[in-house]
Amino acid sequence: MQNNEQPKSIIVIFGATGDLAKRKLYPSLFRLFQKGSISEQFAVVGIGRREWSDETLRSQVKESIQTEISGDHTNLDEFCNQFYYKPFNVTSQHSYTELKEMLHTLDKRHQIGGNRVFYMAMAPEFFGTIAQYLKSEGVTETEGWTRLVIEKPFGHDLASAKKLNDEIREAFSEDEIYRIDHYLGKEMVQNIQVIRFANAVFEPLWNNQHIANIQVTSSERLGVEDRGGYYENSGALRDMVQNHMMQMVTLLAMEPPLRLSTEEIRSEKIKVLRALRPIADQQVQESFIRAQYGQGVYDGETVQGYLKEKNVSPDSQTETFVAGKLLIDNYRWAGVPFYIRTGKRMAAKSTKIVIEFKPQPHNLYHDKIEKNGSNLLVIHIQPDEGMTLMLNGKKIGTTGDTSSVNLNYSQHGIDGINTPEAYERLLFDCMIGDATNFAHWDEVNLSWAYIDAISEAWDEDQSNLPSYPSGSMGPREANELLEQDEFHWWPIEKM
Ligand SMILES: NC(=O)C1=CN([C@@H]2O[C@H](COP(=O)(O)OP(=O)(O)OC[C@H]3O[C@@H](n4cnc5c(N)ncnc54)[C@H](OP(=O)(O)O)[C@@H]3O)[C@@H](O)[C@H]2O)C=CC1
Ligand SMILES: O=C1O[C@H](COP(=O)(O)O)[C@@H](O)[C@H](O)[C@H]1O
Repeated sequence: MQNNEQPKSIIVIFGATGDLAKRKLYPSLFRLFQKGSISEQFAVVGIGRREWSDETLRSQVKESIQTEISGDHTNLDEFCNQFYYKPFNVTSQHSYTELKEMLHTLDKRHQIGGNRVFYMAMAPEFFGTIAQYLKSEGVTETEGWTRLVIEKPFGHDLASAKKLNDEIREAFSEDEIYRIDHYLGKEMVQNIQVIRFANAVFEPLWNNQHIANIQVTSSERLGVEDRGGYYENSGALRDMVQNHMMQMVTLLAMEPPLRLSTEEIRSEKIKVLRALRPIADQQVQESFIRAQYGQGVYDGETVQGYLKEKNVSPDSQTETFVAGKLLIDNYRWAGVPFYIRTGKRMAAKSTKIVIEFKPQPHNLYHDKIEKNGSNLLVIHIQPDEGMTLMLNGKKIGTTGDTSSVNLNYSQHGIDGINTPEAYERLLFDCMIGDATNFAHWDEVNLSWAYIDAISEAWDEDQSNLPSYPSGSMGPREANELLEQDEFHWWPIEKM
């Protein structure tokens, strides 16, 4: 399907009464509807155990849109009237027969042509069961296409991810499965490929001859909030590194694909993951740092440490911060460290990528250049979107000194409009059958294999986690990780 066609589909949301549906899915669907990106021939069927009616769901959807989207709410009632609710426990097999009938009726009423998206916005332990009943009870038998959207986390480790994958593959083929990584829906994450492959100035420099190191930081100000139960089992390594951070690294490191097709792009990303240097047990401590936030001060207010959070064990060893050094053993990247860093309760909410270029072999201005005068390309993923190229120029005046010159591009400044939300873009991609910005099983598999080596080494290590004050950029050990290579983290909160 071309991007200018309006896809039509029934979207079945398992977990329609939950937080994700309310905060992300309903507002995203409404934006697509308002822009005319999706056809008016659509229906949403919400599923949860709560005894809601169609009317209750509709009023909840309306409320969530009024809360999440400011401005124009034209056609909101018309949109909400295409929502239906079916209460049932997803483990109850017979309910799927009723669901099948319901979808059949709605399909006819809205003339949808049998297309169906099944969106799993629920805890992952249900994904396999739902997929199997959808198949065994014939809900997937339609004259149109069927697609399964799976939320994270996709497993807890490689073994559980494989088990889950086997279960869903019994009911859906790989090309019907859309594994969400919402970072792949972010405007500037998608821009990485364009920056690299559509600019003559960057690609020739994009290798170990010219790049000293790459730093990817995704920091949050928020703590664990009310997700302590989930987070205790996950930690920052599984929550952020296994998926979002690894995806950004693969996009930065991949070879140019033969063409911009889903298969070619995924194939190049997979090669990066295959080239990651495995970390032996004893090297984990040298290459990966974990830590937990302690008490700290934000804007004059004291916030509590992780151990005092709701649903967190008082002697928890769960990491809320990870910094790591990844090496990619291929011709392009041999010797170039990719440093990653992510954590909760840090100084700023910011996702940035810094590409630090090597100094010239002989710099005529070496004694005039400002301290830290390295050439940097900064890709601002969020909250600001854009890029900055940091160069050196002549300081105005007669001294002949140099000063740092920043060439800035801000997406918001140029377009004057908000870029689409990640979920909005990903829902649309799924409806047009474009799986490029979803994770293929091979990516998930390789990424877990890499992460498992780290988590296993950590499980065996009985020493106490370092702590970092809330509101800081992490523990001292994360700085030492770079200092041992004679680098330092660029201060992203000021860029
Ligand atoms: N919230 C977020 O920001 C994000 C969430 N995710 C992922 O999305 C998924 C959903 O998260 P979230 O919305 O926060 O979770 P919530 O706990 O808010 O919602 C869970 C949903 O599952 C339903 N549910 C639970 N058990 C059953 C059952 N046996 N039968 C039918 N329905 C059931 C609940 O409905 P009811 O109570 O009515 O039964 C509810 O709608 C998870 O996989 C999470 O990891 C991923 C990224 C961000
Ligand atoms: O997937 C997740 O991402 C969010 C951070 O997402 P962002 O788009 O706000 O950067 C993180 O808070 C959450 O713990 C994790 O599950």
